[in-house]
Amino acid sequence: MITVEQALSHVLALAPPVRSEMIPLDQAFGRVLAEPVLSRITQPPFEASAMDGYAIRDADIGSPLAVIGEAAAGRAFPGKAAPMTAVRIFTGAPVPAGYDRVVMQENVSRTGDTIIIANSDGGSNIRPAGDDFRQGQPFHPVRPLSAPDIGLLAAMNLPVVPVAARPRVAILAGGDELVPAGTVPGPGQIISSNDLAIAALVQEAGGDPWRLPIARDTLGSLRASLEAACEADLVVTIGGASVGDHDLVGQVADDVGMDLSFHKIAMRPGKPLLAGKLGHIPMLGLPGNPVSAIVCGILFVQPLIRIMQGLETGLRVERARLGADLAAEGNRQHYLRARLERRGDLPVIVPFASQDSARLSLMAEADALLVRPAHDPARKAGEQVNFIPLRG
Ligand SMILES: Nc1nc2c(c(=O)[nH]1)N[C@H]1C(S)=C(S)[C@@H](COP(=O)(O)OP(=O)(O)OC[C@H]3O[C@@H](n4cnc5c(N)ncnc54)[C@H](O)[C@@H]3O)O[C@H]1N2
Ligand code: MOO
Repeated sequence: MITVEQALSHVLALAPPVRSEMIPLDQAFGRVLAEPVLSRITQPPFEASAMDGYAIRDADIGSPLAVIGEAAAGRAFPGKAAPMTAVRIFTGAPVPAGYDRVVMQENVSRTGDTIIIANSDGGSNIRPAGDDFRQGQPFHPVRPLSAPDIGLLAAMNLPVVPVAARPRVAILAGGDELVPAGTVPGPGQIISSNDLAIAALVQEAGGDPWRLPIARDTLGSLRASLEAACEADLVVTIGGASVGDHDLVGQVADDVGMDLSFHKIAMRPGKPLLAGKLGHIPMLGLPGNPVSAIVCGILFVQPLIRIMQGLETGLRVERARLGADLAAEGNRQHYLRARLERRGDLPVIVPFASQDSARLSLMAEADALLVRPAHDPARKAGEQVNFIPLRG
């Protein structure tokens, strides 16, 4: 069995090059720029007033000044500065050439068309041209575009942007016992939950989930589904990854010519994970136990989807103090479902008493996955450990 770290680097190596597409900016929130974009304009495009007040020359401070005109946002003053004059000006207006500062109107007394400056402290109140960004300035954040990013791209006058295509992810749950949510399960049947949970993880990572009909535990059914799934950018199967007589995913993937990267990891839960390539399409075979499927979704499927968009993996490991004693670990890296309590210098992490990989209710309740390396010795409450946060 390979380690989790080795498995992750194999999985990430399956990523095809980022595919890009042009989309309107109003659809780009949460998408990832596929290449640097260059601002089409300079902002501010001119020296702009930061206040409502009067544009004046520094040399004239202390004297009464004649107000000779007005500059408003979108309406420049057509003339030029002259000694002993001022121009009435508003926030965002171009500052007429020759004036050195804008004095806030609160600091000026005006009688008719004459002003006297009561207080000229407080800076020039002029934003230099290009103070924010310049024409040709590159912008390439490696993150899903945020609201401020969208605003900046709009200000750069880029109404259409190149983004990484959302990876289309085929999700193929298989098992004779499975029926879709919303149906009444017959004897021996259970509701298929993994496909919906994995679809949500795919969405969260920026992918476009495509759930196929549930496959049956026969070579024919699985093969037909797998072949259909190859329309996608990434194929994720769920269940049938282990060694039982009805666990056929490995065999069918082999039959359709998968180039196997690995099958089985020293990891708990998630041991039977398999990965490879179907032609040029990456494929991950997740174990069927609901917690195992979700943990593998977080540790492998989401990072791969992010890499396929040019992002980092998004995996974050943080430190916490143990809230309970723990026995020594076995030969697999263990991801324990746990509750976090925020107190003191570090959060306190308390793993649930049951770590059964079928207990979806505990996975849903978990704030974190406590990460214990294979062969980790027994630990005492208060010792520091690593965890992966599951919220925010
Ligand atoms: N002899 C061995 N048996 C098992 C081993 C092993 O090493 N030797 N590994 C165990 C581990 S660890 C896991 S994890 C499971 C994984 O098995 P499969 O990937 O083959 O999954 P299935 O057998 O198809 O299903 C397991 C379990 O999960 C339920 N399931 C499956 N799909 C769904 C779904 N879409 N939604 C909800 N629940 C699902 C299924 O009904 C089973 O209860 O193997 C162990 N066995
Ligand atoms: O790895 Mo299984 O995923 O232990 O339940």
